[in-house]
Amino acid sequence: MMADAKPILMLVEDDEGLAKQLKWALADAWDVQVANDRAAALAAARRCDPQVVVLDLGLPPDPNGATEGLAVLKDLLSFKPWLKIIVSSGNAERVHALEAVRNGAYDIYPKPVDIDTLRLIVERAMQLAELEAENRRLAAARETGPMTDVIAESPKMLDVLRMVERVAPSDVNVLLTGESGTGKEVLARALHRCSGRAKGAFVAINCAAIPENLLESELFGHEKGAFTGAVKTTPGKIEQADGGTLFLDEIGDMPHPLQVKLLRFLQERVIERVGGRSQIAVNVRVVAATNADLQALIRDGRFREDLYYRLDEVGVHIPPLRDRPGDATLLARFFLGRYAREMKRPVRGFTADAVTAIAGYEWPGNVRELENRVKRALVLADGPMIAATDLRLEAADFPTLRMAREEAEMEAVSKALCVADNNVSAAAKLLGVSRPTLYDLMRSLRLRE
Ligand SMILES: Nc1ncnc2c1ncn2[C@@H]1O[C@H](COP(=O)(O)OP(=O)(O)OP(=O)(O)O)[C@@H](O)[C@H]1O
Repeated sequence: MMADAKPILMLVEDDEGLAKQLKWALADAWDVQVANDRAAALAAARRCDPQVVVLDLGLPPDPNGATEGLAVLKDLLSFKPWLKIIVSSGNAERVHALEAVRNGAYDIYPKPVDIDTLRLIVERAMQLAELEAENRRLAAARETGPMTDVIAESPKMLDVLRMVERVAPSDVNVLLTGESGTGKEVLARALHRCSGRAKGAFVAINCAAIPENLLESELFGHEKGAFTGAVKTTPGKIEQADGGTLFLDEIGDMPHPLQVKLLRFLQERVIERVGGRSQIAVNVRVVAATNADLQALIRDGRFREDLYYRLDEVGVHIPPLRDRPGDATLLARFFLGRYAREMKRPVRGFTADAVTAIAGYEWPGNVRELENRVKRALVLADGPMIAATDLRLEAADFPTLRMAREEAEMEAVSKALCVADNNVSAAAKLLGVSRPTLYDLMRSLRLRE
């Protein structure tokens, strides 16, 4: 589809007058294609590839029943299972509409037609169709493409991947933020592979790991004799990344004088090696990452605001693993597969308690912690399955339902007692329980002896 082409809406409607009226009313938003019967509907679906179909269930030769409409539904879904089909039916045919939903229709809209309602339903279906199509493209690309080794299924992380794919082709500098171990470097590498610089080098440097006095020459290189020990001219990381991507990890730890030098490079795109006199033009795309609060560092005068804006042309925040439902178990299975193979361990999977523990644990060390725990568990496990204890994730490490309930009860009881000025009868009334029940509860919550 061309970027500015309208999404395609197909109407399957045998009442030509109604079809014309609908087409006229909806054509401002969508490219509306009309089919009057089953054969025309199938032909049009193959020809114009609609995202959404509005299907009248009462089609000839069964205009008063739904057999033909249901057959069209089945045919369409058999070759386009993700198609969003909205079935229209009068009140009398409600059972048919429900049958259609059971058979995969996306929604129902009641006849007689109300254009505004129909428009809303179609709009929502279009949005969903577009989102699903993007996810499919992403998933397909990820199976073989540059995102293959980025494992994720949570909506938040899929948003992040979409964002990375979107910004990759341009040359803007990207700032990746997120807690330690969330996958910032993994994403920086994926961004590089998705970009036009994929054939160039990806050069990473951890600004926190290199002593301050060496960092300048690591980044900018040095000329022979520039300082004691500089026995030969050595290009720095920036030069090594020429034509590719420079990944500056832990950018918040970059010393102030180097921030000035880096900013100058970002503005002028030339470097001078330490001890050198000539200016060398370098073409790199910079991706920086930090788990620090750069805004706070700026307020404290420890990070330059102008440098921040240069690096943060596009900011991408990577959520912590605890906020990515589904990702922890998916990643755990991925690591298990990878390391069981590598370490030649005959371990097949996780026990049910391990899966529950993985999903419920907070993962303060994020993906790195998960990876390490799985690796260690593979060494420790003596059967074919990894249990919660092998992962060192015993019950105490994650909230059980009982703990969650106790916490909620504690909050409600404390609040009620506070509002009731510690009068137990009044608090019990507020909570909708009897006085003795509240006393028991307070005893079990250790709020009284
Ligand atoms: N989505 C992911 N899919 C597969 N592996 C991942 C993913 N995210 C992280 N990892 C793995 O977890 C580990 C930590 O990831 P990474 O080094 O990218 O985190 P980081 O955010 O850069 O950490 P730090 O801030 O400490 O530098 C790496 O071994 C990486 O391969």
